[in-house]
Amino acid sequence: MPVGQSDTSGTVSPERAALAAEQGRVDAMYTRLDELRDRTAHRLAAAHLQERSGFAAIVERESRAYEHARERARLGSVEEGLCFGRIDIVHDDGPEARYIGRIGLRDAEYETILVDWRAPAARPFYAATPGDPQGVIRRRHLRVRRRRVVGLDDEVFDIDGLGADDRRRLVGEAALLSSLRSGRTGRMGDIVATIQTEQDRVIRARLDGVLVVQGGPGTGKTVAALHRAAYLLYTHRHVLERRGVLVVGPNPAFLRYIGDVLPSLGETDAVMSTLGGLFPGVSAHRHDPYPVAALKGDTRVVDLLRSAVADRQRTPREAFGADDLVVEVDGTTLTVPGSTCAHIVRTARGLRLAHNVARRYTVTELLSALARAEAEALGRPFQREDARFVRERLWSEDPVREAVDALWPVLTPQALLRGLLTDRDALSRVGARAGFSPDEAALLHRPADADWTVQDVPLLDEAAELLGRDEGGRRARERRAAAERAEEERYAQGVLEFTGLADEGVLDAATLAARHRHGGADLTTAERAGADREWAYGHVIVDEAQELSPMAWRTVMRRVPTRSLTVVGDLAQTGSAAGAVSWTGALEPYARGKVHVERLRVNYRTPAPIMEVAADVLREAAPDEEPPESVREDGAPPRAVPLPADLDGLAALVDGERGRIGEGKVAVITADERVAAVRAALPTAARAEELENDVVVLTATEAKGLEFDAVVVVDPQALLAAPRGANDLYVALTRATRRLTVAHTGPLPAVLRRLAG
Ligand SMILES: Nc1ncnc2c1ncn2[C@@H]1O[C@H](COP(=O)(O)OP(=O)(O)OP(=O)(O)O)[C@@H](O)[C@H]1O
Repeated sequence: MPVGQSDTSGTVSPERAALAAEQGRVDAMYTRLDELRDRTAHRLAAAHLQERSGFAAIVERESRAYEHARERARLGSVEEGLCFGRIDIVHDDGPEARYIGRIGLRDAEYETILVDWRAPAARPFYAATPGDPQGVIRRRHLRVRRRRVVGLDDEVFDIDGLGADDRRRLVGEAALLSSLRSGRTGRMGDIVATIQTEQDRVIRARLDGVLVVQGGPGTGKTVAALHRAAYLLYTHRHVLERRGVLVVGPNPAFLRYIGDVLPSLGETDAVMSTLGGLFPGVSAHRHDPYPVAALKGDTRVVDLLRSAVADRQRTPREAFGADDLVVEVDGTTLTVPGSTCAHIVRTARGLRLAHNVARRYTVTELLSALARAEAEALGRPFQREDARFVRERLWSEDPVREAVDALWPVLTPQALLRGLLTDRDALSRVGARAGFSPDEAALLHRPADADWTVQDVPLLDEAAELLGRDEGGRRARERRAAAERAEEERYAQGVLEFTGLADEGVLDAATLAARHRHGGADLTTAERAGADREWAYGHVIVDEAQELSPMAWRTVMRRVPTRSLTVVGDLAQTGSAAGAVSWTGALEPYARGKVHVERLRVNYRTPAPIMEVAADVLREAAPDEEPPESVREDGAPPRAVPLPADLDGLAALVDGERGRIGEGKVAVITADERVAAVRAALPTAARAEELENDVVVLTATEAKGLEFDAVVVVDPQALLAAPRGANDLYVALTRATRRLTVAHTGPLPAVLRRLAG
């Protein structure tokens, strides 16, 4: 019944009475929100207007403005769904109605009128169950649209605990199901109002250690991981704001798909990256073919890279094919015996320093040897006290530099890897030393103009570790800069304490000092972290983590020395060549005894009839994994449709699906080698980059993590033919929230026989 109407008996219905009562409470919350917004806007304007000079005054103005701008953004992000829940709890001194929302609010008398969903006081809203009600007698979901309370959902744990009035006003339509039925938009939304108990356990798990969330498709792993990020940033803000949280996702389309969730929860401090984006200065999207990816993902490439670095540390014989090092300087020929050079290279290697760091030693020793050679050639005694001056003079000579560079060059990770992968001889020489067969070494060869691949990124990162940086002048500069920074931070801390902002924990001294250093520019933790390969994050979340190779894990782990991670994935969906087959196998080496696996078992996405089809495929893809249980029974029965090889009729089929789902989105998913043909048959369909489009064509890899109202899987046979093809088909089938069609050009694969007839 619409709000505001009476039933035929003329009395107000219990539902309407309950709605009206809740509307009063919600109105009060919005009124308070508006007051706070006005106050913050005024304070921000006032802070900007302050004319100040001097470091302390500018820092104070900056910190105030920063605090207000942040608060304004936070208050601005909570308009829709400010309050979404209520729990009634019995205390000795009577019942309490506790309202749960996106942020906490207090009224002018400082009484709590809304509890932040992440606060401990909100926990029973998510954790109470009939078996363990945690003092809750009723949980109520409020559906609020544009500040109007339009629906209520009640779950009662103790009917006797409710007063007679409340008992009459009970209403109930599952909040969860109604949220699941809404059409997809191409962007993931938050689920604060309907977090389920098993997800809540994941979200509020401890910060330390490696939490693995294993769960089938649609069990809310991604969405729970993002809510966990928001929870951790709220609960451990002082640690995480400074170090940042990194979220690693499988591809840019996926990152865009999930990109609204954290901002909608008022959090903007997380860094989002694909694996291909983790190495600053490189942005890799392309994947290597399966066998190449398998090789590059194997930790044997660490030896290959070590050996590639050693290959660039040469004797004159290796570098020039000559016995000795011979250099012409000002008409004089300087000769350093090959044995001396070999000794220098051997000793430099023995230092066990990174290549570019050890170069300092090599250069000094070679220059000393050349200085001695020069004295000898000119028939002069070698004066030790002049050595430094002579070395500097020789170092300014081009032939000397060229010769020394040929023996022990400065190397960037890019130069090392490009040099190796584009040189067949180097690959076979270096490969043999690292235990690669000639075929394996040859497989790694690629043209000079090829772009970096996603699989190259862990290799670049590894190379960066092996090469290190020439610290010489930089170290002195850095020491000076660090001393200046410490001084600025001490000053900023003083200002924070003086202004009382230190206790509020809104801004730390390092951030404040850094902002001042950068002329007050808005350099956030996320921006600083994203640009620094050696940044140590406070927490890292890895989604679709089953795809990461052992080499990729090394790259991720370097970014989180504290090993505080949330690892989210499904071993049954592993499609990549060197992806995980066991979580403990992949992670225990990095966090012995600290890996904890939680399982999510309920599928919120795929209706049961579609999941039954997928479960047949799962038995083939990963016989040890249990299919998740679908909460949704609704949706049209899945079907199989034969198509001719030229895909004639596909466009009409997709059009039909589009018509049937109304507002939602359609995905057409196929194998890598069929994607061009499918795109040709559907010229107006979009690609993975444009998920907001009504119809998108994707490969199974691109579809990972995404969901659509209707899915058309084209050519299941081609999907199955790929290595780990059953896993890919499982991924494709489980993307649908309402409708599934399998369009097959050959015979329907046996594993899909349930769809026949
Ligand atoms: N508690 C919940 N309330 C409302 N919607 C939910 C809830 N949990 C999950 N969902 C919805 O279910 C869908 C699937 O969630 P999500 O993408 O996080 O699953 P996943 O486990 O990461 O799946 P996959 O393994 O296929 O990537 C999303 O639309 C998500 O919003």
